[in-house]
Amino acid sequence: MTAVMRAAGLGKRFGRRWALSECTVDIPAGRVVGLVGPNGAGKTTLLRLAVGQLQPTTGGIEVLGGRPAASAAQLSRVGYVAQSTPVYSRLTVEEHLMLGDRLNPRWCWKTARARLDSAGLDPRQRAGRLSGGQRAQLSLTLAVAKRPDLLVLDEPLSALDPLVRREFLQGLMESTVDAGVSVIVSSHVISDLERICDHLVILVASRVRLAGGIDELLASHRQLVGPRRDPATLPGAEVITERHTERQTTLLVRAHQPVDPAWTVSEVGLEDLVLAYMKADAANLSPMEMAR
Ligand SMILES: Nc1ncnc2c1ncn2[C@@H]1O[C@H](COP(=O)(O)OP(=O)(O)OP(=O)(O)O)[C@@H](O)[C@H]1O
Repeated sequence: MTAVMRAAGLGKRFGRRWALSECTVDIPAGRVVGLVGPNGAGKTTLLRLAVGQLQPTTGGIEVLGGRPAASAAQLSRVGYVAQSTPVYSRLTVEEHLMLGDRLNPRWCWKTARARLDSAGLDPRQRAGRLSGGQRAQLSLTLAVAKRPDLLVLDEPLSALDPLVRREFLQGLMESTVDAGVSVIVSSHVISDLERICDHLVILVASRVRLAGGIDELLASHRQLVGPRRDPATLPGAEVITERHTERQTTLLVRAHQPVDPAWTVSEVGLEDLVLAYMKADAANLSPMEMAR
């Protein structure tokens, strides 16, 4: 497997708090990867380590086969849109594009112009006067027009209106399919990720809780409903969440072998899967761990 990102024992500590711990994950190239997890789980920290804005406290991370931001060539291969979508407020939209052209050897004016047009951005407008959504559009345009091999997007969609969001996701899918760009995108909106991602990483409380191809993950998880019983006796399956009424037990499990047909078995959707892992960890962590 060619990995676009490879982290081994990666950790980042700010003061006494670990924002990311023991993160070991391989992300295959050519995929659109959704990064999900609760607020404060460490998603932004992982992405900032991947683009070289932060240095690891422990372990290591490789992106596109090299150390993040180790050279100009490496920088030019990674497009990054930070959560805050920073822009230079005194420069115009056009001046941002000119800067993009100067700084990026593979800059594509055609892509930049097409995105500006579809976003309805006036090239003469100062960036400081743009709305939050327009600023996000400008940041995304700059990241896409540099034609990176890897696009890293930290919650890029939250400021966009629903129509623009759909168009952006569509464009993102087309550019990944056409140009073979790998994408890592963090978001809280699972339905958006469901539309474009084929790979998922769930981070909870600074650790990778689950990672893999979405089809494969959905195929291995099931909801089981049956008469109330002790889930500890369930062979060949890892119980992720359990719910009991007086008479009935409902489990979400990761099954490693066919499940006992005595259970009523149903498939799970991506949202159920993500929520189950987030809920399971919230329930299992002690208050000390949660505060860590
Ligand atoms: N520069 C920093 N200094 C100190 N603590 C930080 C810093 N950056 C992040 N943290 C802490 O690290 C933890 C992880 O933060 P991070 O921003 O990576 O989470 P996140 O998963 O992206 O959250 P959200 O979904 O809310 O954006 C949090 O507890 C946060 O307070």
